[in-house]
Amino acid sequence: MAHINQIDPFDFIIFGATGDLTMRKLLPAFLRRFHAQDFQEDARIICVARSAHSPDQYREQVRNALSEFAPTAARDAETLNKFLALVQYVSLDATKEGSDWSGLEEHLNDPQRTRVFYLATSPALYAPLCAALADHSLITPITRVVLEKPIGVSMETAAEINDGVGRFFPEESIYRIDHYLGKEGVQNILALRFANPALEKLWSSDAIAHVQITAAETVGVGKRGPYYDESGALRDMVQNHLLQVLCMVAMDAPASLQADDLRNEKLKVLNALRPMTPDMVRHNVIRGQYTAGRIDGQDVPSYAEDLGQDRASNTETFVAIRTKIRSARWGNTPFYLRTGKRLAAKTTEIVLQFRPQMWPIFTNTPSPGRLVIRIAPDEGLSLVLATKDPSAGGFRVRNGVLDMSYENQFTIEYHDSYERLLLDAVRGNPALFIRRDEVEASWRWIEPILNSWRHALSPLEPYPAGSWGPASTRALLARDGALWHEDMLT
Ligand SMILES: NC(=O)C1=CN([C@@H]2O[C@H](COP(=O)(O)OP(=O)(O)OC[C@H]3O[C@@H](n4cnc5c(N)ncnc54)[C@H](OP(=O)(O)O)[C@@H]3O)[C@@H](O)[C@H]2O)C=CC1
Ligand SMILES: O=C1O[C@H](COP(=O)(O)O)[C@@H](O)[C@H](O)[C@H]1O
Repeated sequence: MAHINQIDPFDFIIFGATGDLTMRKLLPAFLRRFHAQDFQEDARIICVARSAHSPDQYREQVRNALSEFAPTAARDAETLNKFLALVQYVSLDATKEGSDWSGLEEHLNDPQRTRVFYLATSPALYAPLCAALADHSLITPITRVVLEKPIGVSMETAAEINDGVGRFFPEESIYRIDHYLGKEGVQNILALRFANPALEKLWSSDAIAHVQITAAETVGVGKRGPYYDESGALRDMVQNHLLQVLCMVAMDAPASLQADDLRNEKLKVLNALRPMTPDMVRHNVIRGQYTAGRIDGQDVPSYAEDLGQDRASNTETFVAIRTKIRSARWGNTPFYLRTGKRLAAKTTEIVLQFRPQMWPIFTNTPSPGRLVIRIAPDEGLSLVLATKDPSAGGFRVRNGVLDMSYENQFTIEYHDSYERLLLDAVRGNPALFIRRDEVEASWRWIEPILNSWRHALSPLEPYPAGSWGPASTRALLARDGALWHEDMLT
C-alpha cells in the first residue's frame, strides 16, 4: 500500500558532509523519515566534503552518527542498511579551482529527477559554491538550493550572499532554512491563532499586557566555539530564530498558507519593529556572558574556559531585548526576547501575559492569567486562569492551570524540525523557509544593536552558569511592572 506522505525519487546533495550539522541533524533526520517510509530506495543522498574517504569509510562514520543521534530508527538493522545504501560520498574541494568534479557529475546523471543542493558549509562558501555548480552545469530548471543560517553577519554581508546565490538561482528556488520554523510548537501558533477565532480576538494590546519569547539553553558552546565567538547570541539566535518566532506571534492573518502570503505578513512585522537608537539599545538590550557555575548538580566552566583560551572574550552568550511593534494591533504591548547559553533550564517558550482586571471586585486578586506556548522540551499549551478557590470560608480567587501536552494529546511523529524541513525542500514547499527580504529586514533591525555594542555603549555583564542571565535582566521587565515567567507565582 502506498504511504500517504511518500515523495518522488530525488537526488539530495549535501556539501559539508563530514560536518557537525550533517552528522548530528541532517542524516539522522533523513533516516527517521526513511524509517517512516516517507521516501523510497530510489532516493539518493550524495554527501560531499574535502576529506578523503572511500564511500564505505564514510558510511561507517554515518552508521556511528546515526546510532548516536537517531538511535531508535538505527536499531532497525534492515532499514539502517537500506538507508546507508542510498548514501554516497564524493571527496571534492568544491571551491578550489581545478578540482575534479567528475565523481559528483557521474552521480547527477538524470536532469529529470528532483535535485536539491544543501549547503552545510561556512556561509562564505555559498556564492562560490553556486558559481561552481553553474560552471559544471549541475543546475537544472527544477534544482533547489538550501542555505543554512547564518545568512551573513550583517546587512551588507547578507546582501552579498543573497546576490551571489541569486546570480545562479531564482529566488523561488532558494530555500533559506530556519529550523525553528520546522518546530511543531512554532507552526502550531498558526493553528492556535487562526483556527480559534475566540483566541484571536484577544490577540492584541487590548488584552495582552506583554509577550515573552525565551530560547534558553543549558549547554555551552561545545565544539562550535570558534564559530560562536565570532557570532554571539544576537547573530546566532535573535537575528533568525527569535525574530521568526516573534513574527509568527505578531503577524496578521495571512490570506492563505501559501509561502508568499505567510512571508508577506511576517515581513510587515519585521518592518514594524521599532528601530533601535543607541540610547534605546542602552536601555532596552542586555548582553551577558556566562561565568563558571552549576547546572543540574554539575560544575560547569566559564565561557572563556569553554573556548579553551586564556584571554577574555567580548562575545555575548546571552541577550535580552525589550521592543515594541509599531502597529494598531500591538502598539501598547512590549515584546521581550531573551536567549542564552548555560542558563538554568533548556526551554523554548512564548508567554502572553493578559492584562489585569480594570475594576477588581474580589478582595484578593491573583496575578493576571496568561497563555504559555511551550515549544521545547515538552510541547504544549498552558492557560492560567483565575478560578474560585473551592476551600471553605469566604470567596477567594486563585489561579488554576489548563494544561495540554502534545505527548498526551497526539502521537508525535516528527522528532526534529529538520525532518519536516528537509522533506519540504524535496517536495518544493517553501512556506517554512525565509525569503530574502525577511533576512534583510531582520538584519536592518539588528544592525543598530551591533553598532551600539561596537562602540562599547552597553557593558558585557557576567552571569553565573545555571542562572537566568545577568541581574539587570529582571530590571528590564520590572520597569513595566512585569516579571519573567520563572519569577511568576502561579
Ligand atoms: N552545527 C550546528 O548545529 C548548526 C550549524 N549551522 C550552520 O551549518 C553550516 C555547517 O555547520 P557545521 O556542520 O557546524 O560546520 P562544520 O565546520 O562542522 O562543517 C563544515 C563542513 O564543510 C566542509 N567543507 C569545508 N570547505 C569545503 C569545501 N571547500 N568543499 C567541500 N566541503 C567543504 C567540511 O568538510 P571537510 O573539511 O572534509 O571539507 C565540513 O564537512 C554553517 O553555516 C553553520 O553556521 C546552523 C545551525 C546549527
Ligand atoms: O541555530 C542554533 O540553534 C541551536 C538551538 O536550537 P534548539 O532547536 O536546540 O533550540 C543553538 O544551540 C545554536 O547555537 C544555534 O546556532
